[in-house]
Amino acid sequence: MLDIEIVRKCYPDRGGRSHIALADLRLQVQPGEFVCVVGPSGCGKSTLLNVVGGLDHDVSGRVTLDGSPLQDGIGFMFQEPRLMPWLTVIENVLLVAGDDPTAPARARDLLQAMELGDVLDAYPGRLSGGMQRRVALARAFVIEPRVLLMDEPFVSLDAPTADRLRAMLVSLWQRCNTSVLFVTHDLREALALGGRVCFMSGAPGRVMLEWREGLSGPRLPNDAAVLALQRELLDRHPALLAGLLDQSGNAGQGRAQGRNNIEVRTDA
Ligand SMILES: Nc1ncnc2c1ncn2[C@@H]1O[C@H](COP(=O)(O)OP(=O)(O)OP(=O)(O)O)[C@@H](O)[C@H]1O
Repeated sequence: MLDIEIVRKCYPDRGGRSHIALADLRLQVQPGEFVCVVGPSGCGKSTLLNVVGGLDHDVSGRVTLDGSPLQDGIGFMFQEPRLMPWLTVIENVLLVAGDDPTAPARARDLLQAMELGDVLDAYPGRLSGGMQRRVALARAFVIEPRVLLMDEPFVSLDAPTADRLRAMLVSLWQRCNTSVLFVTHDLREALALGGRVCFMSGAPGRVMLEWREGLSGPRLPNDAAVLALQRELLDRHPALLAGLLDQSGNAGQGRAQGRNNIEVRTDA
């Protein structure tokens, strides 16, 4: 089990005083569980992933996997695909695999599954945005991660491309039994993908609500069951709705972006 206990994570701010980004944050993720994290802009979601992934050690707290410090076996996918322009598609995927002799065959299989078999030797500059994200997805899975950290990986893609990538992610996740921590601003995406959705408070960020009554399996965000689930969540936690929408917002308006920037889409 992935066990995250962050007592405090501070950043120095410009005036020399420290800004408390995270405080008293506790979160556990079971093996193979898909957990989504939703929260206002600036509440510390990226900071949380950086701490969990070991990119930021300047923190009071601990992150363990099955009781030992989490050190390797961590896959990442960020908002930007972060591909090296001077490396080919397959070289980009293999970049994270070290000298594992089984990685090249796995990279090829993953890229075939991502429908990128024809562009293994192409450079990222030749690829569309959606193709670049598929390369990033293959790179995240090539090490067969025990923990996969995803920071709004499908943001700013058109809806069909994002849906296709979500379906590919779900299929890889089901094959690998990886524990996923997936940050998103989009409530419907969170409910569609996550077996559990954790809502973070404003700064300093902590988990203030866990919604465990997810669907029987992942769906696409436009699925009617997701819309019904969102309605149920907002009916049962009206205070959450008040936080999600701005003062003039209305859950019936189709698409609302609250003052804290969580996106609640209620259109079909
Ligand atoms: N390197 C840094 N130095 C100083 N402050 C930082 C640094 N990184 C983040 N912060 C601050 O910490 C807080 C949390 O930032 P973080 O990026 O983790 O939030 P977030 O929830 O991911 O935001 P968003 O949803 O807008 O991406 C913010 O107030 C941010 O300004």
